[in-house]
Amino acid sequence: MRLQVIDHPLVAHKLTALRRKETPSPVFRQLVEELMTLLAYEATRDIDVEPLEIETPVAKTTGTALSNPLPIVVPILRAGLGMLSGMERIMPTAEVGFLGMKRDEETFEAVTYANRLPDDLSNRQCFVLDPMLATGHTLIASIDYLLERGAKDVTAICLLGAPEGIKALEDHVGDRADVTVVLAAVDERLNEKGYIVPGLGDAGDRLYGVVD
Ligand SMILES: O=P(O)(O)OC[C@H]1O[C@H](OP(=O)(O)OP(=O)(O)O)[C@H](O)[C@@H]1O
Ligand SMILES: O=c1cc[nH]c(=O)[nH]1
Ligand SMILES: [Mg+2]
Repeated sequence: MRLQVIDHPLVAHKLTALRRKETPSPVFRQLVEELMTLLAYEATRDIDVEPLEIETPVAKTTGTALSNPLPIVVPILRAGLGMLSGMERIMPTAEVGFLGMKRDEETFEAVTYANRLPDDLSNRQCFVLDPMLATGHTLIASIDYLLERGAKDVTAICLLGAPEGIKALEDHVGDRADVTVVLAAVDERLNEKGYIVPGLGDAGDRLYGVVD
């Protein structure tokens, strides 16, 4: 597994505003979108491209185009949905599939309640969007799901990670080169409720309000 923590002053600045408990939902959503745009730029460095012959108004030349099949972006509902617009902004032609996953707050196991993805992901590069990597159960389940369906590689883009979750993911994935995790920051630890410390609270609730 490859791990990339984005060291950029704008990322750190926006993340600090995101963490503040007084930041209201509309601002929180805007910051998630902005952060996602910055992370997506780095996370798509190894995207597959191919040469494309084109004509400018002046001459013929060889340009570059995204390869087919196009990448597929997979936001993990709910909180990952807040990251989708930032990704679409820089890669508008990518396809989008959805996984709905809810963490059981007693056992911390990930429960899948929705799936709108192609069964066959052969040769597809997949980008999983989920702001929080806490115990890692959600990301492990979603990455396994995509690789089992033939994904060529999976890049998970997260805002915050806990060392415990990153280790769990590393232990699970091992030295396979087809899984990359891109993060804006690695925090201190998980608390007894499985929340990232200092973290930003429940990302889904802060984006969309509290539901039971
Ligand atoms: O690493 P883990 O311990 O699995 O935790 C991370 C997951 O928890 C949160 O989802 P949540 O279950 O709160 O659902 P929500 O997005 O609908 O709020 C978060 O958005 C991740 O998907
Ligand atoms: O801190 C955390 C941990 C899991 N999910 C969240 O939304 N926040
Ligand atoms: Mg939540």
